[in-house]
This record gives sequence, C-alpha cells and structure tokens, in this order.
Amino acid sequence: MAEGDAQAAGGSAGLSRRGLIGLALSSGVVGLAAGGAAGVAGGAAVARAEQGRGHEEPYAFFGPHQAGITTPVQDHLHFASFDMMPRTSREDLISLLQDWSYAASRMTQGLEVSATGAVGGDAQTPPDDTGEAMDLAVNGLTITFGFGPGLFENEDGDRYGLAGQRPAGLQRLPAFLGDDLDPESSQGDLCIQACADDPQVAVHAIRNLSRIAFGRARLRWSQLGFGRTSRTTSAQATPRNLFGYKDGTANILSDDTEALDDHVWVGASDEPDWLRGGSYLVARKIAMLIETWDRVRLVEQNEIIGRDKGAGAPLSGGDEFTEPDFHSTAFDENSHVRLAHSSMNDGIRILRRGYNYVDGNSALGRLDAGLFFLSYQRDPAQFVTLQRHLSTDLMNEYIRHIGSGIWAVPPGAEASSYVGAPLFR
Ligand SMILES: C=CC1=C(C)c2cc3[nH]c(cc4nc(cc5[nH]c(cc1n2)c(C)c5CCC(=O)O)C(CCC(=O)O)=C4C)c(C)c3C=C
Ligand SMILES: [Fe+2]
Repeated sequence: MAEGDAQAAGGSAGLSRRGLIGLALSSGVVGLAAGGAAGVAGGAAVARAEQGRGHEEPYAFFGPHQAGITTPVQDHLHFASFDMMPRTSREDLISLLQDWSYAASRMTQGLEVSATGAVGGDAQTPPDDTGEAMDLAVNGLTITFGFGPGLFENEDGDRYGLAGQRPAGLQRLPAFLGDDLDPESSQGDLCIQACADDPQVAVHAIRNLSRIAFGRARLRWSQLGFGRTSRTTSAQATPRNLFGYKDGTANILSDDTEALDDHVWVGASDEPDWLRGGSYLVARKIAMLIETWDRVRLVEQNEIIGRDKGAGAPLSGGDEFTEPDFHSTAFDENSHVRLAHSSMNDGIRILRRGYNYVDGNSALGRLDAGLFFLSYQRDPAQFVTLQRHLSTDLMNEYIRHIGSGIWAVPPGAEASSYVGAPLFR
C-alpha cells in the first residue's frame, strides 16, 4: 500500500474503501489527508482540468468545522436528503460515512472519486467516477454532511445503537402556522449539501455520493439551487432573491468569531460532546408567489420587507449596512426585517446560506420558484423562535413553506478519519 493510501485508509477509525467494492478501486490513491490536491500520486488518477469561472483553490475538507458553513457562499447548490435502507446495520452506516468522507475528501480537492476514476480502470467494469466533472476545475466545491433525527431513532426503534447519543434539540421541527409541507420532500436520515461555483460540479458530487451509497442509503429528495441569497464574507457582494431584494445584508460573517461561537457552533458547554464544533442545519423549501408579488406596488413591497429595493437600506434611512431604527415610524410593525431582527428576538441570530430555485412552472403558467432557505445555528430553538415570530410577517401572503428538514451537522473530520467518527466512539 502506498503511503498516501495508508493515510487515506487511516486504520480502524479511518476512511474505508471497503464499501466501494464493485466500484473497482485500485492502487495509486492520493495522500489527501496529508497533502490535498498537491499530493497527487501515480496510478491512473485524473486531476480535474483548470476550467471554471469560480474559486480555483480547493477548500480543505478536514478541519475543526465542516466546510460549507462559513465558506464564502458559492453560486450553486445541489442539496440531497437520504434515508438509510431497511435492515442496514451500524457497520453499514459507519462504512457509508467512511466511503462518503473518502470520496468527498477527493472531490473537494478537484479529484475524481477514486484513483482509477472515470477512464483509468478496467474497461470491462463500470467506471468508479461518472466523469461529467473531468474537465472542470474544483470551482470551490464543498460537501457538508448532516444527521437527521431518524438516524438516532425512528418507528423501527434504535436501529444503529445511537438513541443515547441523540442531541436533545434534534427533534423534527414543530408545525408552524401556514405550513403546507410535502412529507416526500421533507426530512431524511442524512443530508448532503454540495455547493460550487459551477452547477455541474455540485451535481457530480451528489450523483457520485448517491451511487456510493447504493444498498445502504437511498436518495429521498434533492434540490437544485442557483443564485446564492446570502453572503458569509464582507468581500462578497450582497446578492438578490427572487423578490428582487438584497438578501444576506445582516448575515453572520466568517470573520465574526464571537458571533459564530455564540450563535452557530455547538460549544464546549453544549451537549452532546460528539457534536462540539458542529452545528444544526435547518432547510425550508419556501415557494414564492412570484406573479402575485410582481403586481404589488413598490412602496408596499418595501413596507413588507422593511428595506428599500434599490440600495437595500432599512426604511429608517442610511445605507445598506446602517442598523435599522425600529423606533422610526417608517417600519410596519409586521415587516419581515423587523420581526426577524435580533433585537426583537432576545438577541437570537442565525447564519443564513440559502439559494433561489426554479423547478419549472405550473399548468397555469406560474413559475414554480422560491427560496431554498438554509440556516446554521447552535441550537434548533433559534430557528423555531424566529419562525414563530414570523407568523404575522406581511410577507406570508406571498410565500408558502412546502419542504422542511433539520439535521445535526458534526464537526469537521480529523485528517485520515471520517465525518461523524466521534459519534461511534
Ligand atoms: C426563520 C427565519 C427566516 C426565514 C424563514 C426567512 C425567509 C425569507 N427571508 C426573505 C428575505 C429577506 N430576509 C431578510 C433578513 C432576514 N431574514 C431572517 C430570517 C428568515 N428569513 C433574518 C434573521 C434576517 C436578518 C434580520 C436583521 O437582522 O436585519 C432580508 C433583508 C436583508 C438581510 O439582512 O438579509 C430579506 C430581503 C425571503 C424572501 C424569505 C422567504 C422566502
Ligand atoms: Fe428573511
């Protein structure tokens, strides 16, 4: 076994390639844990070409926090929710997480899922990698994994011996006023958020991870997103959502370590200890009634949001980054920004990372479009409090929550290990 291979396999707690049997893995595996893309070794490995508009340098896969939370928000999303297959064991779950981590650690460095990849293996077997990202650069790909409530316990009981490790806050979200949820596009035992500056790179990641899961987990639902609706660094311009408003102005940014520790990362004083350095992810698929919104007068649109459509400034005045003054009579008391603001919610903040989506159109010629809302928080109660407070939001006339999910997002994997390893110790 080459040195890189040994590091990637990492002993009993390490990355496994066992579950990839049938995907014809062979020699020449890259020493990802040690050197990332720079460690490309022999074998038939194909490093992806340097074509792409987005971020050219890979983001590290291993580290204290998973990438894809504070990482500068990429332009495209493919989000997938999975259910474990019936009669799978704890060992199946562990091997799946090991195989996913191994493949993710390669793809996020711009490599194919295995050393032989799409064209370097035995031509008489299906290739390990599906190939559609071969000529594309890494495009800032991040792959973030989450564990749903059903992984710890469901109607079949404690399938994987994890019930005792379940975070107290990891419960299915309560019903909210006006929810119109489709259970088929909600929740799931596991989730994967793939973000990249090229949509094909994100889709390639989910497609290959779904393939690797074969026999152990199956895709439950997935969502494509385009046009980020948030920013996580001050260097990123604030993008716009499908209502035409700047979205992400007041988001938590990656250099605000105090806010991240207070509001996003599960901390040293929080339980359970395997989740420290992780977070909780909430996803809400929110349909936006675009055609109805487009008939609303501009002044009323501004009242509903609580900000000016052009500059994104609060209605109390100033520029985009001026703090709103809620003593001003400029705000309707049920404007979105007022109801969502931390000063109206006991100081609660969340890190938002959502995307626009368009899933075609209805038979009536209306766009099936909206916001795939994603937020990271230290405690799910933060989202629940905010969403309850939004029950009188003027915006509610123009939106419908149609999908929902919550997952515990483990800390980043240690080098040579896999995402979620501390849960199984
Ligand atoms: C429960 C949390 C939230 C949901 C759901 C939500 C949906 C939603 N939001 C917009 C558009 C905007 N939201 C803005 C600000 C904002 N939204 C939330 C929370 C939820 N939004 C928060 C915490 C904030 C920040 C409030 C503050 O501190 O000022 C804005 C203003 C610009 C900005 O700061 O990002 C817009 C615009 C839509 C369209 C939507 C559902 C479809
Ligand atoms: Fe909002």
